[in-house]
Amino acid sequence: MKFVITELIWNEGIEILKEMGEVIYDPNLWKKNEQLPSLLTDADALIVRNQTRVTGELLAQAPKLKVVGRLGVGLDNIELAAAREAGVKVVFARNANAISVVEYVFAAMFSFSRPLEKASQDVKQGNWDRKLFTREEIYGKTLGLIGVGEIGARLASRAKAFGMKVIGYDPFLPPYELACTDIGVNMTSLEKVLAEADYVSLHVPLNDQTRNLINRESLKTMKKTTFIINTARGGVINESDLYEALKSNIIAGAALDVLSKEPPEGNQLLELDNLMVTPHIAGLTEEAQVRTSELVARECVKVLCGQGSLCIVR
Ligand SMILES: NC(=O)c1ccc[n+]([C@@H]2O[C@H](COP(=O)([O-])OP(=O)(O)OC[C@H]3O[C@@H](n4cnc5c(N)ncnc54)[C@H](O)[C@@H]3O)[C@@H](O)[C@H]2O)c1
Ligand SMILES: O=C(O)CC[C@@H](O)C(=O)O
Repeated sequence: MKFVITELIWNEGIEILKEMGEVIYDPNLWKKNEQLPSLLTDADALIVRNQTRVTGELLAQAPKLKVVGRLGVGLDNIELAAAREAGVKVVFARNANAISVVEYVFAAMFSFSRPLEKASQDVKQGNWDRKLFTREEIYGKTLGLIGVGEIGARLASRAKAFGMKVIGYDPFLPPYELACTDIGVNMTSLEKVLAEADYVSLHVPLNDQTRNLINRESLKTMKKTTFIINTARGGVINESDLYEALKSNIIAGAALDVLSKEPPEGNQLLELDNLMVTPHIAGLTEEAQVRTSELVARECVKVLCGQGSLCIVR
């Protein structure tokens, strides 16, 4: 078996693959458009993160390919219809980084509500301003979830433990899959989530329905005190509309782990004081990456061995 890996993977995953065959691994291969096709001519599996564009054109250059492994959850960089047409299965790291994303969302909420780093810097600069850093508890506040899947559900149960009220919008949730009321999420409309939440957190895939879901009109319906947190995909928020809303204090602040263009180029949002931004790290913890690398390696092998996998994209 030949495995081609174009982006960062942890050793635990590589070890599994090496036992099964040849492993070609270069974390920067996704940038090397001239090299990739020739490596794929006799590859059985292609393993990627979120930067390799897995297009129909690329798949056409990989006649032996049977499986694409996605070291993560978001599938917006993979042309699923083209993979289906080419008979190539796609497996992903179902739920492997969800807890890390949840903890990131708490870090973001606490950065707004208890800004330890800013306060610490202020003291180190010789100040002792206790009033300046008086904020609000998250206890009793409303967390609004847009998308209540693997991440949203885990975030909800932990937010309840902090005494938050949790409301959610997810029109595609199969009722047998997750009883949201059991985990304390009051499911409601998108309009209500936006109007009532003190913290809005996005957990939807990027697709034609969710692109620009948060835009000038929806931002206007939010409270002036609301913070929005985006760990989903940059395209879910219209960035120029968010820029205007933050600049004119239509909402209080935003934390973005994802941007429409990564790394950013000339993105005005980065100039704003009420914006926190991180380089797509919500799912990047040691634990999540070991789980992800092992899971995707194992599931690719299962597909190549003709066994079933619960991580195949349907
Ligand atoms: N920043 C990171 O490091 C990071 C890590 C993991 C996942 N993600 C992103 O988070 C997304 C969600 O991950 P997940 O594991 O919770 O996925 P998931 O598939 O378990 O959950 C997504 C939920 O969104 C719902 N949904 C789909 N379209 C919707 C719409 N138009 N409106 C409202 N809800 C809608 C689905 O019904 C589903 O319940 C991923 O697609 C990925 O893009 C980012
Ligand atoms: O591939 C990555 O590193 C990003 C991970 C994350 O956005 C995901 O969709 O799982």
